[in-house]
Amino acid sequence: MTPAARLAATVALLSAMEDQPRRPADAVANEFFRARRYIGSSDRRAVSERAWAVVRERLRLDWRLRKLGAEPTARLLVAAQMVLMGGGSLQGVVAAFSEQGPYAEAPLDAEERRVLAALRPPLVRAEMPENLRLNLPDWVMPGFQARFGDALPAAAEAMAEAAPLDLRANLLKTTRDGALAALAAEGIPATPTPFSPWGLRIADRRPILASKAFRDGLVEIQDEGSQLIALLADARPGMRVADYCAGAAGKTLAMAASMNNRGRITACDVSAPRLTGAAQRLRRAGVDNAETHLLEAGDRWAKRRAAQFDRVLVDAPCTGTGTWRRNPDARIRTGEFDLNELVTKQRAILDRAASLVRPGGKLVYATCSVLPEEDEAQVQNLLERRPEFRVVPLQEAWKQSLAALGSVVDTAPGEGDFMALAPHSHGTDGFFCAVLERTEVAVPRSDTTTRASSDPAVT
Ligand SMILES: C[S@@+](CC[C@H](N)C(=O)[O-])C[C@H]1O[C@@H](n2cnc3c(N)ncnc32)[C@H](O)[C@@H]1O
Repeated sequence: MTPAARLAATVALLSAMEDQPRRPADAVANEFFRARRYIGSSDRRAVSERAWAVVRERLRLDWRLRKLGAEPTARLLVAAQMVLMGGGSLQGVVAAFSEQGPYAEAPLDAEERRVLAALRPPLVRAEMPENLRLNLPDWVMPGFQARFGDALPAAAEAMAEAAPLDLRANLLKTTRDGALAALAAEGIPATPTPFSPWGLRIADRRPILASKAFRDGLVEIQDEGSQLIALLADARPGMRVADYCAGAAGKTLAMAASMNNRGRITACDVSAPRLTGAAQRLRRAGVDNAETHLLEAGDRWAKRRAAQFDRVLVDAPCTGTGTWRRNPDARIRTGEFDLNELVTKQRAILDRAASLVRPGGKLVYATCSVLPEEDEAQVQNLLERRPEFRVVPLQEAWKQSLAALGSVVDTAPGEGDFMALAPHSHGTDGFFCAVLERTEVAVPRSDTTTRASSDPAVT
């Protein structure tokens, strides 16, 4: 590709992302490149790098451009990124846009040049609002302040860094040491993760999907924080387990391994495509104690299984504010409206899932959000509605889970009632996890059973 064509492709990719603000940017990028197979791998890398650099800094680039009275078009965003972050001079950027060719952007017009001429690095300015200095959308500020307090700047900085690649050794096929050795034999150095007894960390990006260890099902890609949630679910051999929001079965896989393939897991979700993907992953990993169930409006599945499960995991749909290292576009894709909608949905899902837990069983509630409204507040509200549940404090839940595994890792990732992970404090994505135990023998109340299609728990 000529430099002009690369620039044009970058603007086109960013426009595609901007035109589909509700879709994850990586899905848009994959589709973009699939439709342009003529773009070779090095051009693809260059185009992606610049587009993602804009996405990561979209909030602040936006502010800088609007301050100058400019609408942040894809062209201007790319050009501003080059001026403010790419080390490009104004003349160089103007020249890049002036190159001719069959696949070239139109030259910058007078207004665009005026705006770019007024931009001075660095990108971050003292007069920016605090949330932008921290590269955070304004609607998360109360929740982030409540969660992190004085550590907010460190937390925000760590959320902007690249995430490592975490793997989980599949104990149905190997041990953690066995997985380490298999990866090392392929020239992929990994180190054990500090908390998860199954975890391996790879510092730099490696083509893991193409490795033999991955293809043979010895390892799964899974952030250490996700592994810890599956660990706290404390699923043991012979148990009956529901993974109520199973998605692509990341945690089902981990629980199947801790159950040594004995007992039964039902992986539920409202998304048929996700459950199809889940079934494929379960086969590859050698899991044969799990089935999938598609939750549909009017479905009596949950009602028929009231109080039957030893473990119910709710890995709830959430704003994903803990995953911004991996999904930087989610900062701009998600808003306060989504938060309010999700809080309502989480509450309904929790009610439904709680009714499945047998007396003496555990309900494990998790999100990949760091916002207290989606986390502690949901648990407190559930406890008010369902007093038969009690919180199992983190240290206690941790010991119970590890004792069942016969594992020697004894440092729990935190104190207090709940597990609250974050990149700056634990090196994981941001996660929340609460373990609740159902204490009494009474049958669950009827208002938590399956309702008709207007029920937000199945929407
Ligand atoms: C955080 S993701 C789950 C990720 C998955 N547990 C994993 O580890 O790979 C949340 C999932 O909840 C599902 N979901 C959304 N609404 C739901 C509902 N009402 N009942 C059950 N699952 C729901 C979504 O389809 C999504 O797959």
